[in-house]
Amino acid sequence: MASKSLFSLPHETKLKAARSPDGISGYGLARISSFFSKLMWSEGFTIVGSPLEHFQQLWPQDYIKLCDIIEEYQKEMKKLAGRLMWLMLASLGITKEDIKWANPKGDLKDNCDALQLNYYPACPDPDRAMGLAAHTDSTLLTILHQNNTNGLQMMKDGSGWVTVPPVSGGLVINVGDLLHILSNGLYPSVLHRAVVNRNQDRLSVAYLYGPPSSVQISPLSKLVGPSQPPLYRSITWTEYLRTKAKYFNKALLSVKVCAPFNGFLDVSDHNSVTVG
Ligand SMILES: O=C(O)CCC(=O)C(=O)O
Ligand SMILES: [Fe+2]
Repeated sequence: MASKSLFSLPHETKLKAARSPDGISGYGLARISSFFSKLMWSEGFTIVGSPLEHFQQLWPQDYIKLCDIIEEYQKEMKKLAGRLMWLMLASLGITKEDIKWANPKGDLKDNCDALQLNYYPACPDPDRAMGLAAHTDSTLLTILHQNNTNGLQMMKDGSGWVTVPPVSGGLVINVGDLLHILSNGLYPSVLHRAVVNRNQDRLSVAYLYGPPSSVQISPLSKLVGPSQPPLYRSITWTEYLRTKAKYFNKALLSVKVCAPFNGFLDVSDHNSVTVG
């Protein structure tokens, strides 16, 4: 699909759609790469809203067709993510009336989302490189499509890193940090990473589903009580992304109520992150 044609373009062409230093959308390193001193073995392309402007740079002739594919994909993923989120919340006894920032049909009013295309070229020395370093997503949910190449791994309690093999026609659903907060930890966000492969290129497409950027996200009142105190303070998605940019994998801990005050934050090597 569009992703494969995009990453196979010559490097100079891809740079025409480079993410600007303070921008969110466009071609560049993985979003989380700024947290690490070593480069990761991957390329990324982030799409927030319409990809039109960037695609026009990449494919002056064909961009409309490719934009349509992306926009259709985003639309379908948004519907799917909404359905999945409500099903997951329903299993905890939460209804649409319990969430003020949803309308009665269950759509999230003005919710924010993004599409992250990832490309991991075959790597001659895969044991010495990482495609995407371990992280949790800052979303409510992430819907991930991977091509037919292994690479995604998740951290499983007691088992360590476990490969999540691609299933033809299947999608992987990751719980993100905001659903973790909303569910007061009942749906824990998943630590995951992408390793690289000696022989095959790998592609993945992550649909990042978030709430409206300025609503306060906090543990749902139905899920807290005298025996289950709220574990997290309320925070907007925008604030959480800023927190993530500062504390990265300790961001969730930093919004925990009664988090220990000393020693858990290491702010030495972080600068900025945008989505995901
Ligand atoms: O490539 C993968 O399988 C993981 C991608 C991912 O975790 C992300 O884009 O946040
Ligand atoms: Fe991720």
